[in-house]
Amino acid sequence: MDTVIALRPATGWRLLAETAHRHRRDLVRLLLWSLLEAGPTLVSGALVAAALDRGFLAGDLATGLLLLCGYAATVVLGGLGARQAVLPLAGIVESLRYDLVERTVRATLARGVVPGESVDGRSVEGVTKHTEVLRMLLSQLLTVLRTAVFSLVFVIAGLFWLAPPVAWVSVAATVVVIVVLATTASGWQSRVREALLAEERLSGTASATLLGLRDVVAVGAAERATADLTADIDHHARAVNRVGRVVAGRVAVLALGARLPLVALLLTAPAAVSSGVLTPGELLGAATYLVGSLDPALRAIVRVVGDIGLQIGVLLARIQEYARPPAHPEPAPTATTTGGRLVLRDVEFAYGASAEKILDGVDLAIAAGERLVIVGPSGAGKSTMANLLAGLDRPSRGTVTLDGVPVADLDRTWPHRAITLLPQEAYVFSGSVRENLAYLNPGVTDAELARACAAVGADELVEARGGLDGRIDAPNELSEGQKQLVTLVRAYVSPSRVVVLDEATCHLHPERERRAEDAFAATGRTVVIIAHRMSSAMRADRVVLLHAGSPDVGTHQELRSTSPLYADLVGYWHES
Ligand SMILES: Nc1ncnc2c1ncn2[C@@H]1O[C@H](COP(=O)(O)OP(=O)(O)OP(=O)(O)O)[C@@H](O)[C@H]1O
Repeated sequence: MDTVIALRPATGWRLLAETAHRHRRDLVRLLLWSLLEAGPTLVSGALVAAALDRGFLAGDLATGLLLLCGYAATVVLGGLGARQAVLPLAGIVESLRYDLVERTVRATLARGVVPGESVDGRSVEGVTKHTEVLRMLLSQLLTVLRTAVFSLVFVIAGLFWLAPPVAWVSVAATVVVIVVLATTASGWQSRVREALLAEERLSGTASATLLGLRDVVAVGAAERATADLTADIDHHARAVNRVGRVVAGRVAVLALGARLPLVALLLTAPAAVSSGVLTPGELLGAATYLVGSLDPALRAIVRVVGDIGLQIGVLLARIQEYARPPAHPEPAPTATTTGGRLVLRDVEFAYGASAEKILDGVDLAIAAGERLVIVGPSGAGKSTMANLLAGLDRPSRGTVTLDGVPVADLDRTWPHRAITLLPQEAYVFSGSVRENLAYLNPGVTDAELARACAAVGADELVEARGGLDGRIDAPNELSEGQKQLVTLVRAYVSPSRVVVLDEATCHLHPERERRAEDAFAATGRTVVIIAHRMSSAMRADRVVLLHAGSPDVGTHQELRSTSPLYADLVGYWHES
């Protein structure tokens, strides 16, 4: 994945716009309460000016105090507005978080079933991390921006009413600040993007190093691992420094722009007051607007739009990439068959056009009802073959068919699913025992489930969990072997005529493994087993020994006498 190209903030904002559209009412409520919240800004300078000119300087203390009390009352109302704005704000932000995580999980799952799409756990892990940061930033954006924008508009309106020349200077300074910061935004944005990518790279290297620490120590690769980490730390530090330099420049422009109107007001104050252009009250009122509202509002807008807004854009684009649907979504396959004869004809497979071939010209016919075991050295292509047999990957040349139908065209939905692949990593979800066991055949009866559990050897486990109605609320409390038993029952009661077990019993005791394999074979289905132990091969009708891209096929005894590699594998297994 080319992450740099994938980071397009403009497209990321579309996600936000869609959520905002669905929460139009919350947005309107938020705006109305924000209006009340920013109300004190509109009247602050005018009431201070009136209190001074018509009250304290005119010798009317009561009027002066009354006007100041009026101002205090608007501040209380503003507080009420701020309080009421929290609920619609939380609704929008929480809903966005839910949307983003849901989209990513769905898209990751959708990509996972399309041959040729690459999916890794980083999608969901990444989106969870980014979404949390995004939620925080978005709350800040909406909290600060709405009051800051209203404050800015109200301050300028108040200044035009009280002291038009000061208002014009303020408008000019605001425009200059906004233009300068907007024109430097794209540079700032790419620096933030680089820093984010550098952080991801560093965290990837750090976790890979920590996870493989035993191996690093064992093979004496500490120097190499340290060098890799140091390079990524330096890269990250440089990226963060570049962000810091741009931030410093932007802060300087902001400080100058926000203070310019006040400096102009103070410099011209003696002349303006003595010539009668401004009364003392108007001078103090204008200063109140500038110091109390214009400066903070401009700072807030720049911080929120310039910094938080751009960070949000980058994060949204990043999340959008994770939530990317498959590039070429496949129409759901619909072909069906009830037989079990699998045929590989001249099958070639490589992970990528220029990658080494994993399988090269493989011909193999697996009879319906046969128990076939695939063995071979690590990396020989056993799991690749399992994926091809189950239609999860497609051969780059040749065909894989079930009863003459290409396996990738077979309907994968219940009750038509013809092939079930069980990988080594068993997936058990939170729910009842029954829901877990019946996942591939929701119509299965309790009696059929009980028979399946007894056949596969999962009856003790089900009993220990409180029977079929028992709960599995924390799947990770189950041992790996228990999880495998759950998925074995699931496959056993599925309607599939072909079951591919890709080391799906590796965590079971050898005796339990035998029981499970025998149970599947006794159903008359075609059973393909990627063997974890050579004992599986000894029970098979035929064995496929995969090595160097091509298979040797025969019974256990035949391969033992004809293939030195197979004899070696059996020998090692007996010794271990
Ligand atoms: N998604 C992938 N992208 C690129 N290469 C891959 C991918 N999956 C597997 N490979 C490579 O293809 C080769 C065959 O892998 P495969 O998992 O099929 O072997 P295996 O015989 O099942 O190995 P093991 O017994 O160790 O599980 C290996 O060299 C592996 O690194």
